[in-house]
Amino acid sequence: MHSGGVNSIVEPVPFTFSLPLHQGSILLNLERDFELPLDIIEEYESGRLFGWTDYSTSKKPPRYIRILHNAYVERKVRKEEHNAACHCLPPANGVGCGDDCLNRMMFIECDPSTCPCGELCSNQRFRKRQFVKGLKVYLTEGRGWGIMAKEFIQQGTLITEYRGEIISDKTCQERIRTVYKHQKNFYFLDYHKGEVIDACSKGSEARFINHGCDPNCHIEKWSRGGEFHLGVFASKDILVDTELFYDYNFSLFDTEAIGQECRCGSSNCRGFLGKRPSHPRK
Ligand SMILES: C[S@@+](CC[C@H](N)C(=O)[O-])C[C@H]1O[C@@H](n2cnc3c(N)ncnc32)[C@H](O)[C@@H]1O
Repeated sequence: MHSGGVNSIVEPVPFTFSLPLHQGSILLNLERDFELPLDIIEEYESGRLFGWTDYSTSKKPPRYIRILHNAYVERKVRKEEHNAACHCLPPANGVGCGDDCLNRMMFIECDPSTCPCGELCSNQRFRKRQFVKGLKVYLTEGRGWGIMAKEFIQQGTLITEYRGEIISDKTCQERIRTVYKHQKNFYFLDYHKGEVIDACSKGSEARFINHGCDPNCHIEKWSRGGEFHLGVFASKDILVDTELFYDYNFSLFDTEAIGQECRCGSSNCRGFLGKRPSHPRK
């Protein structure tokens, strides 16, 4: 088991919002109330907003733009023409579309407009954003920032979605050669057929999950409405204050990150990240 060497005590901080003056006058003129952007509300309600500052070290995790949907940089979002409806029967009580749901078995999320179980369908986790709320970004020992469970997570649970910019392999390689030339950390995940999720500047908290050789999580690719959603799922029961890891070997886009020294700390550690490097790195 990996337990995160917790070195931070994070206290809730007083939380205030201030609005730029010109924004205030625009709202006054329109007679509209000020509303926080959705992503800030989600962060605030889940308590995660308070977890960003590590007062014991006065360091903050690297900044990035938190997005609620993948950003398709080089093409339009694909829309599915025909949504495959499953053959589940609406349950008399409880929820529908369990383990025997045809869609679920094929890693397809049911569509609310066609699913026979309607609102009782339990196979719409990405759409309904049924993610784990109790996650914290923390400074690990030797792996940079990582994610720790602040609540018990049962095996099979969808923890979070790996989001970012969807770009082609070619653009990714180009970014690696140019904008990310001096980067130490890589935030890429294979998306689908020649495309990559780049979470370097935009993404979700999943970007902070480190590689582990004996992981407690894995990535699953689910299809919904014409596009894919990459979810981080619990491969086993995960106790509170345990760091989350998945094995980059299966999902890391093939970059220079391969061959980075691994410091996951597990007894079966392979010693490097991703695939074995074909030539020794400097
Ligand atoms: C997707 S990022 C993970 C978050 C990152 N630790 C951070 O501070 O932002 C992947 C990078 O984290 C570091 N990393 C991830 N797993 C590691 C491990 N097991 N040992 C050492 N470094 C690791 C590597 O620099 C890798 O390129």
